Amino acid sequence: MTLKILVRSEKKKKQLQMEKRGVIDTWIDKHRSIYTAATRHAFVVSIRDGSVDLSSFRTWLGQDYLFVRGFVPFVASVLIRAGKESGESSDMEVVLGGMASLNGEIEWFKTEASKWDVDFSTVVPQKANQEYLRFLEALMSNEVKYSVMMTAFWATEAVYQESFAHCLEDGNKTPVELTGACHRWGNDGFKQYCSSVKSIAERCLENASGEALAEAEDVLVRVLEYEVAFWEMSRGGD
Ligand SMILES: Cc1ncc(CN)c(N)n1
Repeated sequence: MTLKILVRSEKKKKQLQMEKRGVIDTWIDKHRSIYTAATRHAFVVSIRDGSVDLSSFRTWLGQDYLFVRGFVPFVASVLIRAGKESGESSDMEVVLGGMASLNGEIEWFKTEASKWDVDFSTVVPQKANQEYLRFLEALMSNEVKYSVMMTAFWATEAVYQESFAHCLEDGNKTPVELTGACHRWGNDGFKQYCSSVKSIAERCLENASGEALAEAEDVLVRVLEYEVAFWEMSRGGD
């Protein structure tokens, strides 16, 4: 192949990749500052640079355990909608995979609790946690469009994936006792799962009305705001 043809085919490849960018990436660009606030929060950065305050980690652990228990019904409702509305059996399989991993997640939290001496039976959900779960509960309504629900679901999972993957990237000083948490959400399998959820959301949004698009964008921003508030709890905010 001549150099000219090679350059042209590389250009074409790049063009195709750019064309594949969906509306979610456009929204992330538009709302970059809140996206960065959610995925590079000081708590996460402190895990990565090793300066994390372990009482903050304990607070996060207790609050996230309660969150995950509340998140299960939300994922279950996404699963029901995937079965009813998607018309694509793979949607259901992707969500079912996420649901199944939540089982392991709850067990992981329990093991961590005994490691960190956290008694979940005494942990009280803080305001940010309650508000986030109330928001997700509202999204379980049949009135909420499948595309909107799927966008929220993706954003919730993606924030954890991006945050914890950051703690494992080159140059990290993540304390070895916290790498389990980072691998849980920062591993390649979870990244792949998030990418599958994103593709589902993108496919739904391609055919969505203007109204649904506006709702999905709003829900995406709100999830990011709730995630920031959630991280803030670890620093003692309520
Ligand atoms: C607050 C929060 N957001 C997302 C995740 C990932 N399921 C989580 N465990 N907690």
